[in-house]
Amino acid sequence: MTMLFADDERSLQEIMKLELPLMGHRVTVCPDGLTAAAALEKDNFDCILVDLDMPGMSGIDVIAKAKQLCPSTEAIVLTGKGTVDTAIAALRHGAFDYLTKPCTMVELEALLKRVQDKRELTNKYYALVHRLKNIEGTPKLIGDTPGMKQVQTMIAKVAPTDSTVLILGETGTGKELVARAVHENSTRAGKPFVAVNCGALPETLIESELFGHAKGSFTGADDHRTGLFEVATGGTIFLDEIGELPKSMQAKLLRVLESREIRRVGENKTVMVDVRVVCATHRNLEEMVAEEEFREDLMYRINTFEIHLPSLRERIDDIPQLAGHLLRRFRPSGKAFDHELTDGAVQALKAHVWPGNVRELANVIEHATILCDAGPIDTEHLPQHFNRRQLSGGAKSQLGPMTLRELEMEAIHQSLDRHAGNKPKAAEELGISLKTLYNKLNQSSGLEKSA
Ligand SMILES: Nc1ncnc2c1ncn2[C@@H]1O[C@H](COP(=O)(O)OP(=O)(O)OP(=O)(O)O)[C@@H](O)[C@H]1O
Repeated sequence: MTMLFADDERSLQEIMKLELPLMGHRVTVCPDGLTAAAALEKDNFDCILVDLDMPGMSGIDVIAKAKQLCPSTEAIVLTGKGTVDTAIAALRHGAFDYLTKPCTMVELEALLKRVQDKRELTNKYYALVHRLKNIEGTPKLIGDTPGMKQVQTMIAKVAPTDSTVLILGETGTGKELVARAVHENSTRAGKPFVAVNCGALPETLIESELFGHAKGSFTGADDHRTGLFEVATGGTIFLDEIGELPKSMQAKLLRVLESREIRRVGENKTVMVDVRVVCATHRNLEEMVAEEEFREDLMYRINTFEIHLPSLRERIDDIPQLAGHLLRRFRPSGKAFDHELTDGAVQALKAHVWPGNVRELANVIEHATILCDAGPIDTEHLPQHFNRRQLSGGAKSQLGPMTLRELEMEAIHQSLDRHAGNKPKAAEELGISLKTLYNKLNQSSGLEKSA
């Protein structure tokens, strides 16, 4: 790290000049606070190590100056035995930690290693946020139709409160995006947003994923694990596909929502958590309650404020704007087209039923951006099955013979249309498992992408 050391003790100055480079750091040594402040004006430092009691300018003032000039600079305070209270005050001013003099080089090295680990984690975090932004685009909720305007109004009203929110809508309508918007517009915005897909976690692991576990609490629990509720402390946890939560976990979740306390698997004590809960499902929870698949008390606990997301076919007038937004996501550095889509392409997109909603539109636009070198996107750039489905009923005979695979995909898409994109229902109707349905859909999008 690039370090600044400030202390008026000459012997310490000499030691640090020698020892810090031996630990792999570059160091600027200053004899007092004012010299340190001048050095801070000139250069950026990863970490500063300052004595509290220096002539001219105190260590606390040096830390304040460093934080003001470069908030990511970490500070460590060196203090005599009698001034621990002042060291604690320095922690309140944003210092990372303090060392009591005399300290050993081993102690100092261990502390600097912790600072370095924190910096590396912070860098990794920013790199991931950057990568996620590139993949997902700026999380902006596009749509001007009345249905989407109402969604925006609901978000604006509920976000600043701490209420639990239930987001309802078909698959791919943007439920996670709405959950993020609720978080971003709340006072918790600077804190973590943790999304959990309750349907994707194996039943045996859900509890430890959500609440954490103690080392050795079950076979395979080789280490202590912090649960996602704790990871989200101060922020928001988004429980996606809440309808898929097994009944045993529904009871435990209800207890957490009511008491705001969690108990890690294998531990007896409880831990308070300050987390806002946002849930989402594409399923009808009332029907699930009637069929005893979902606890009624949990439903009433989470549905205090519901946001219903319209399907894409209920807001087809948003399609051109959404398509333009998605086009820029897939071509961030490409030249903007004058007309992003031809009238024919817009018509074809508007005529489609969109069982997979905006996610399906995103796939279609990604496909089109691969085929279309220069704008605008026309019908010929849309996926084959998509074009074929525009020709309904009797027109199919004009297509000529279809392969078995194409016939199969046609049956799948028709079933998805009939069930408004509900994949479990389509799989049941087609007599295949949900996993097989996903495999066939993935194979088909893979084939289209390579076509
Ligand atoms: N209104 C919107 N504006 C911009 N992009 C959107 C909008 N709605 C959805 N998307 C995009 O569509 C994709 C699917 O959205 P998201 O994952 O939020 O849907 P979902 O309803 O949570 O899906 P699932 O039920 O399958 O979990 C994402 O890439 C998202 O960015």
